[in-house]
Amino acid sequence: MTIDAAITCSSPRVAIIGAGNVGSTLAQRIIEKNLADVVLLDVVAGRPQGIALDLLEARGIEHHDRQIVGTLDYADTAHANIVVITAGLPRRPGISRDDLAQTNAQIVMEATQRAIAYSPNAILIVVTNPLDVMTYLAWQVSGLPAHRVMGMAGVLDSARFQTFIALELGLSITDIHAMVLGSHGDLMVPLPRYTTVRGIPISDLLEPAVIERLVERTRNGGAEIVNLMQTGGAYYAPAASVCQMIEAILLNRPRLLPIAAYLEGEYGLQDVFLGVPCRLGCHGVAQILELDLQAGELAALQGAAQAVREQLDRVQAMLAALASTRR
Ligand SMILES: NC(=O)C1=CN([C@@H]2O[C@H](COP(=O)(O)OP(=O)(O)OC[C@H]3O[C@@H](n4cnc5c(N)ncnc54)[C@H](O)[C@@H]3O)[C@@H](O)[C@H]2O)C=CC1
Ligand SMILES: O=C([O-])CC(=O)C(=O)O
Repeated sequence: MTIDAAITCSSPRVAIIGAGNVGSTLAQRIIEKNLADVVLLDVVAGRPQGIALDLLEARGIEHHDRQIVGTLDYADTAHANIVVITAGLPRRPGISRDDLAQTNAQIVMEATQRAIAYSPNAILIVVTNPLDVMTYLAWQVSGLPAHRVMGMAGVLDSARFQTFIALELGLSITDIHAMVLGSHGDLMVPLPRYTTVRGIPISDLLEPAVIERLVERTRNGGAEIVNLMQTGGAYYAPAASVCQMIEAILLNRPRLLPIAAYLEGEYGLQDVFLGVPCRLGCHGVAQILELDLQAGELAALQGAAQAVREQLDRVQAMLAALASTRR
């Protein structure tokens, strides 16, 4: 029996908008794990094409079967199952994530609109900072249902917390599970009560002052790397974090992960994207889990939501002012 070679089999497809450090590292992880074909898009001519060719040539060593294309043209991203937005400025020492809002809002909104126009059935994952505000704006312009739009931050922040705990205890990371909620910034909400070592709460193993030190290091995890690198931020752990979310979606491997998701009354919060524990599977965010938070934890989550909402209002006012001067 012969099969007509003209009949093509299609693989899942991930479009990554922004072929910078996070975008290109994510592309490498996705194809080398054989998860999906990747289209990498950027505005800098030659960059996405060069990275794609370089990654393609590594197939001779890595022996995966995934395709990767670099492009400047959104039409090439069509029919993606997942669109990841990493386009935008990273911060440098002395700059907060919030300082990036004005510039990145315009980049993220345009990139989302153009990518989703070619992939209206995609799940959208936002990475660009300030994360919670950018995810809201991307959701608004995408026109997608909220369960198909999410921001990556909690997976990264939890991974950092786990790393610092493992280092402190001299244990393998395999045994450590952490939960970090809230916004991706100074108001993130690490939850030591839900952080365990093989089911043992860390409060049984570490002094409160040590836990507080590790919580603080987690809160400043991004800035610690920005200050070391000087010219940009972290990208290996961020790319690994997005890849974990992509695996849950594409392999339909439902995971319980902290994700910036759209809240409609959960935790007493409305109309905001914020890091909360979610069931993530092939259709996107299938469920938001409402943990039985203590008063202080809930107040911290609500404070984070308030700050995100205020920043969103400021960015939207700025966008409206810009639009009126252009008229
Ligand atoms: N949510 C999170 O946990 C994390 C968020 N980030 C954020 O992700 C973003 C990207 O970070 P990096 O990759 O390190 O920065 P980078 O500077 O290496 O890459 C950004 C890329 O976006 C491209 N770009 C700019 N405008 C564009 C547009 N209109 N359309 C398409 N591409 C465009 C640039 O040419 C550049 O290649 C930053 O905002 C950073 O703060 C980074 C790490 C973790
Ligand atoms: O700190 C930054 O600017 C990048 C980021 O969000 C992180 O690494 O957590």
